[in-house]
Amino acid sequence: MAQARIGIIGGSGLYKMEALKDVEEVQISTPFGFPSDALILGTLDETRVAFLARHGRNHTLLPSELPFRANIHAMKQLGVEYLISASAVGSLKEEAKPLDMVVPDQFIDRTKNRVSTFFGEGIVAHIAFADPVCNKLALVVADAIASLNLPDVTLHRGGTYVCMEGPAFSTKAESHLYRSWGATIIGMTNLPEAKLAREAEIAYATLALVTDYDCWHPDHDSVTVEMVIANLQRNAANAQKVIQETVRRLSENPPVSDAHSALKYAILTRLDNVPAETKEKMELLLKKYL
Ligand SMILES: CSC[C@H]1O[C@H](OP(=O)(O)O)[C@H](O)[C@@H]1O
Ligand SMILES: Nc1ncnc2[nH]cnc12
Repeated sequence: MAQARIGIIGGSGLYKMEALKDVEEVQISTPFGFPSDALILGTLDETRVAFLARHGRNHTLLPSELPFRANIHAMKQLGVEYLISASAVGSLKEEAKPLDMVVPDQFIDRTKNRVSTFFGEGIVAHIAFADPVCNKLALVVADAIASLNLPDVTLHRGGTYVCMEGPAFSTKAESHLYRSWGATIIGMTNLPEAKLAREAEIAYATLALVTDYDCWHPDHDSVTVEMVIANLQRNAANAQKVIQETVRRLSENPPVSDAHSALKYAILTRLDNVPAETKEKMELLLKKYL
């Protein structure tokens, strides 16, 4: 199968990477079902990357319907070691204004309905998740943003992403509650992805594109899909530039990430006690340890 060391998951408004050359579309099947869409392999400058539209290229999947395990497994099958998630988010802080970019370093889980582990069915593992994004990859993303000096875009290094279930946006009471927790941004997708990427020993970081002030701000209208898409269209080109620069930096200088050995001390079950079917399903993730 074709290979790419760097993967990109594009969220709302980012369904395609315009700059990709020599594009190849691959349909991938996984032991956890099919990904959200075909994966698109292509070259950015000299580097092969794999792109996936998180909600499908026609945006047909709700956050709660996303096949998170299949998406991450498909990236792993392609040999992805670094995964960049580009995502639309609401801002929970005055200083993070629409069109700004945030590279968060923490998450709060408010999802209710997601499967966010590959483990179970006879094999138990508990990954370390105190630092839920790869700080080395996040630094490359943030430095790439800073180096571009994008007009009207302020970079926020670090911050907490609240991952809510959706699909309805938050109530005002919820939005104020998350603000009182000190959270920076809110979205519906990145936490399960970050957990599964860690279990798959893939370094993961988020490029969060602020599209709105959610519904807490007295001087701004409450978030609507129209607002999110309008702002994303305004800075989708910037997001693509950031991804391109990140890929350039990563291919010149790929960091060694703790994520790449996340399972080393995480698996509790002795592997000779794991049922054969489970072992087969988990082969790609476990083969280093079998
Ligand atoms: C279109 S607004 C809500 C939608 O946008 C974000 O998607 P993504 O994270 O894939 O960019 C948010 O998480 C919701 O899924
Ligand atoms: N305010 C918001 N809440 C949840 N997800 C979002 N995605 C973009 N804006 C959002």
